[in-house]
Amino acid sequence: MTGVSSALSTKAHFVFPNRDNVEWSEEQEASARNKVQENSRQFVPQDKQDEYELNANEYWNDFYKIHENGFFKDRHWLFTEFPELAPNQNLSQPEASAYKNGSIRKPRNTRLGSCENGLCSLETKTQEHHQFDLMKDSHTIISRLDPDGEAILKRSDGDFPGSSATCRILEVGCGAGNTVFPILQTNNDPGLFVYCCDFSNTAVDLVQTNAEYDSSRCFAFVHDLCKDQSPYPMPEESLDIIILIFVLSAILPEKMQCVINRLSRLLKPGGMILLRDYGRYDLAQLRFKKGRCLSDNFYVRGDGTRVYFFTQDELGALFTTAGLEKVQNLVDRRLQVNRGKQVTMHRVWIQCKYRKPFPAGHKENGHVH
Ligand SMILES: C[S@@+](CC[C@H](N)C(=O)[O-])C[C@H]1O[C@@H](n2cnc3c(N)ncnc32)[C@H](O)[C@@H]1O
Repeated sequence: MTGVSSALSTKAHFVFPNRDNVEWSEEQEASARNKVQENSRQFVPQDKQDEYELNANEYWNDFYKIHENGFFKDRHWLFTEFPELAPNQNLSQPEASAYKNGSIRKPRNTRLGSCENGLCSLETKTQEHHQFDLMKDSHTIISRLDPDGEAILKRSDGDFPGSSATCRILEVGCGAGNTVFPILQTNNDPGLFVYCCDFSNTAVDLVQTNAEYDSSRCFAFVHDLCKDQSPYPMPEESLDIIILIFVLSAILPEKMQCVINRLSRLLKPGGMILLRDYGRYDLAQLRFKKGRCLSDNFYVRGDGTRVYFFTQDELGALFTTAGLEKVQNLVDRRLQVNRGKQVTMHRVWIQCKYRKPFPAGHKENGHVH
């Protein structure tokens, strides 16, 4: 697991300099390019590559059987980088916990969907009415497993898990829930409903059996992003936010465009995809040894899981081809210092926010799009 661990674990003894991008010198860039040329000299044989693709979910199942939810825990950056995930964090900490444990009730007739950035639709409902709708949602859904272990979701239009919510967030490739649970804890919008999926049924089990899993606010399901026919439990144009955190990089590059096209259809006009993923020449890419490369900038780790290293332009092209507009596309180059071992590590991550445009002629707050 060295690939994954070196890529994502950020233990306490790493000291993070401030967030400002670390400039790379030309020499450093050239040295990184040389390392990549060197480790990409020899590709993994095609029959072995086919096997990694065919059994991709099994490799991730094995990963979660070993690590359970011990990996990918550090989410200190989640709400600073993506304030859209909890735009209504306006309660003080003691108030927020009191609200969470039920000792404070929100006033009746609350104006729901308080997302300030306009992502969430506004609707007025009583708290009780809303709770009733959410309870109804969690009971009307019928799900069982098909032979591949994917949930078969029965729904009719207007009746799907979270159908009465005013703000819907989907995390794809959710793993053990290390993004979903912080969102549920931090975002106190009573109109919020969070979906999350992964093609590893071991990961989805970890989410569903977590003590914090609350089926009136959350729906976790098994789903392979690369299977075109695999259903989503919500209709098109129903989501406010879709989150992809270190997941697109795990997918065969040829399949990425279809995945993004399909996800973009699930977004409401004005809804956004938020992505954070590995950037070209990240330390994890430079550390691969010869013989692990599958195709340009795509590698297989020792445990059979795969990883791609993106440029900003590649991600921009994927999103704009799917009809989305850029809100943010930045490269985050960081220097991590392990003082104990006196090692410096250059990390490269890319962060994107792409929005689905409103149809031409659509009026919002008096402005015509
Ligand atoms: C590096 S992990 C990141 C997990 C999680 N997003 C996080 O940051 O904690 C990549 C995740 O993507 C999932 N994944 C990879 N390919 C997938 C696919 N085709 N469909 C659904 N999930 C996939 C894996 O099972 C794994 O949980």
